Amino acid sequence: MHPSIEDYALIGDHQTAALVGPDGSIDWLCLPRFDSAACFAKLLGDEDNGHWRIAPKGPNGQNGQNWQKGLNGLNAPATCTRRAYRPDTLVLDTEWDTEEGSVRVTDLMPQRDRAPDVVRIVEGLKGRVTMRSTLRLRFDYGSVVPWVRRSGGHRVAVAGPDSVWLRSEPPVRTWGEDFGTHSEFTVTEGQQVAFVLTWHPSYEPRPRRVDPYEALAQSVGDWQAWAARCRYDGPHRDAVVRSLITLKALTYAPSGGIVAAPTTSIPEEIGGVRNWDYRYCWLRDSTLTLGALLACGYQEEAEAWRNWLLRAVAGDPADLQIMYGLAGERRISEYELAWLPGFRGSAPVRVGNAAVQQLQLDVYGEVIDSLTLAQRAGLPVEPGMWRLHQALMDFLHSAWRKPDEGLWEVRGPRRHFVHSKVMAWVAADRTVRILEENPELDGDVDRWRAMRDEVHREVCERGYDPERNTFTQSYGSRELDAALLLLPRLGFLPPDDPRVVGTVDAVRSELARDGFVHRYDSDRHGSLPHDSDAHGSGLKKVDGLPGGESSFLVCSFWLADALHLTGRTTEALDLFERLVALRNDVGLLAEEYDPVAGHQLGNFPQAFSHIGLVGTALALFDGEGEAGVPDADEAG
Ligand SMILES: OC[C@H]1O[C@H](O[C@H]2O[C@H](CO)[C@@H](O)[C@H](O)[C@H]2O)[C@H](O)[C@@H](O)[C@@H]1O
Repeated sequence: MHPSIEDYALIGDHQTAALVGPDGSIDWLCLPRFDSAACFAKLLGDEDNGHWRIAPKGPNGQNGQNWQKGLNGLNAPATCTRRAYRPDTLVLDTEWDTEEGSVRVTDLMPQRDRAPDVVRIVEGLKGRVTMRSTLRLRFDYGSVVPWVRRSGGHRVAVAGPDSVWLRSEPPVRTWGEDFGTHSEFTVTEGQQVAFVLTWHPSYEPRPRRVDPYEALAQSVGDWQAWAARCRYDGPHRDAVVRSLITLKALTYAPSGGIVAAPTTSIPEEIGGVRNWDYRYCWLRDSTLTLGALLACGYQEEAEAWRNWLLRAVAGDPADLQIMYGLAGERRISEYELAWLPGFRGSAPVRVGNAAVQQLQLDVYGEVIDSLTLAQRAGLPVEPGMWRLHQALMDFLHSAWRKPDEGLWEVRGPRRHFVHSKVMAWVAADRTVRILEENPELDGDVDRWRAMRDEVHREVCERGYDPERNTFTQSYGSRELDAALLLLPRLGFLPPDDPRVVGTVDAVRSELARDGFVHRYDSDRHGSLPHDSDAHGSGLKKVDGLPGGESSFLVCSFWLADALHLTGRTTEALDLFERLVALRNDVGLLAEEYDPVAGHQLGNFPQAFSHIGLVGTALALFDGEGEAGVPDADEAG
């Protein structure tokens, strides 16, 4: 049976996260941080790359469940009977009905004191069920088998810098076999057995023990209190809250940075090479997250992220990176893990991301837009913020005419991407507005007005195809780009401008099928404009990569927004409903969706997709539109 990425549920502790399968197996976990090496990497390989399964032993399954042979040769039910998060939490309940009875496994990662813990509480619901726990720790992305020993009734696994303790309450007998740690026990109705797995540096003393039952109560209480703060009260509130919880879970609490997703190398195409590491903080994804959090009343998180940003980008704006490590680290070199076959054989598995070195001019507009948004939302002004704003603008003033890699981070040749230029316009436009609203600020408003007008003029002349009445992906090209759907929302032109309506229609007809939007045409060998950097490179494809990809979920949300803004609200509502229905059984979205195969693809869960869901819900039902967007009649 091949897993689909949407088979998984997420648990996390605001510093890292794990993916739990419907068979009760944790198949992905990086410790101690999102970007650390995984100790469970079955997701990108097999059981021998590390996992931890707790499930009924079987083979007495019912309800038509399949029973699978694991590495240990034992049969166990392939999937649970049902599973769900406890309402408004990240605490997962997975339940099985078997011929012996019913049982629940509750999974969570408690808010961290010092060390990360995974808590798994087994509870008998009916009858007497025999359970099996199989733990295979494989440090360094599934490659290192640790030494495991007993210590005072616990199991301790050590390899190099990593050490993991496993204990249970009440203690259950464990034994070692096949380079794994196993236990078997029975639970009757109301009986509980809790396992706690704790990581710590092998050279440090063993950390304080957590009480699994207290941790459960605390976790449920904390998440529910957090969710109750959401000020959105419209249709699909549950979906919006689930997306916000997911965004919160992707936030690295010690610094306030937000990862794009907790996984690496979940393919954009099964069997393909478009496999990237998303366990870093993209300025683009994060600035959009900030907007979603602010709009829903989460000022604290927005402020933490804004402060992360100020620290990360401090220094020369010419050195601004498009992404950083969790704490603002700058070096994210990309390499491949040859020993992992990849998700359903999709190799290579990559760690790090070479896009870190790209020039993506849109990020300046996104950062400046979000700083403006934060200021308007009343976030405290930090010293140096305006200086940073000015420095970013000075750099952009000298750089906006350059070709770049654009928001899709294409690995093909640089181009004059229209979206990047529009975001340069956003940067200038927001700067002019701030100076107009705050005359006490130091700045040459005429300079930024002139830049704003020049960019606008150039985009309308060189990025617009009058024959087809559409803006194009890059100057002089005939390709389209889903990012153009943002035009009405950014205020570049009024939403009822015929060029905007024409662009929305052209993107819908060329890049979307049934509302599922592709970022661009990854199959097409597009024409190269004369002033791209590509001449002589031999590359003709826009993204320079073999294979293709599926529809990109955030772009479908952008289509819904654009339809709404251009007066087609009924169609927007219909599309939004269909997108909400794509979420998996626990409300999560990956980066992409393949409407033909009917499954999700790409890293999971992805912040971008959940930001899209929140943004569109607010635009459609909250009456406030997208925060930070100027009124259409103000756009210049
Ligand atoms: O497909 C090409 C690129 O895909 C990744 O980038 C995408 O994810 C980023 C994080 O969510 C997002 O900011 C970007 O807009 C997306 O295109 C990958 O990180 C790149 O390395 C890759 O070239």
